[in-house]
Amino acid sequence: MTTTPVGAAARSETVATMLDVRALKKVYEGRGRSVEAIRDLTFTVGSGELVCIVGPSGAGKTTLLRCIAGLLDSTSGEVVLEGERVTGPPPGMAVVFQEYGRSLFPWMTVRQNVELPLKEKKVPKAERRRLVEEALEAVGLSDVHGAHPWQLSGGMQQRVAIARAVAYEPHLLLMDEPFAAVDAQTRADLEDLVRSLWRRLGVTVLFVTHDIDESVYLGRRVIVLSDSPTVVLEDVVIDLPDERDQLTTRSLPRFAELRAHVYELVQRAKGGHRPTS
Ligand SMILES: Nc1ncnc2c1ncn2[C@@H]1O[C@H](COP(=O)(O)OP(=O)(O)OP(=O)(O)O)[C@@H](O)[C@H]1O
Repeated sequence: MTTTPVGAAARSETVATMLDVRALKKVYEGRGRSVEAIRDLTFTVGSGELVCIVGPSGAGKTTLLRCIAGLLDSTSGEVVLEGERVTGPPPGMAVVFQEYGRSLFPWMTVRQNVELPLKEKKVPKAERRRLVEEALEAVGLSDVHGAHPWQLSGGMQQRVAIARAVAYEPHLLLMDEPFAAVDAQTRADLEDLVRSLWRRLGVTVLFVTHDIDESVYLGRRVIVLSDSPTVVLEDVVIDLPDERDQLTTRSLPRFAELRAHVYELVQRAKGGHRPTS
């Protein structure tokens, strides 16, 4: 068993930075009332990393992802993706939301749903065909390409949403609690799907979840957010082997240590604690 202490992440200088969030602050203003959702968030995600974000409900996770996705303006600070400041939805990014039911078009087939962003990106037809086929195969849905989303289970619909994101060949894949609405068994399968796609495609993934076990199982790092107004409470290195499976990994003593550590941090965050440094 490893004796590495559970602790804050040391930044690796050898990995190129994909995403740089600098002193991000977001205050919602409206009707004589202002809500400081995010106070000061600074972190980076290296190219090819899989980083999870956890924090108490209302910690500003969705607000953060919306700022990163260029869907929401920050109050101050900045988001830099591959060296370019984000001022609107950037071309190299795809997002998978929790509400797969609302993110897929019910009148389109699975294939048409996956193909749509590629058409908008003006990818030539033959290339589109190849990308759609590869993506559907990667998520195990080649045989249902002609079906409509409403003919599929929730887990299958979320696979379609993942295929659509993957076909787009994003450099950064943002996932906002993507498995919150599926059953536990499907969730485990989808977690393994994300890990296998990440390892195979080398895409950078930023994954927001409520689920502490899920964050430790998936991530190489887990960034724990404080209660709102939000700061980074701790950036935890998940030093588990890259080969992971639901049974073996989750029974490792190190997994239990890391889970306990992240759990304790989230509990502290709920109590309104701020980082000590
Ligand atoms: N459009 C908005 N206008 C005003 N306040 C908002 C708006 N959206 C979010 N907030 C507030 O900002 C804070 C952070 O919300 P956000 O949805 O980003 O948190 P979250 O961590 O994603 O929550 P959850 O885990 O419950 O989904 C909350 O206090 C919320 O009430």
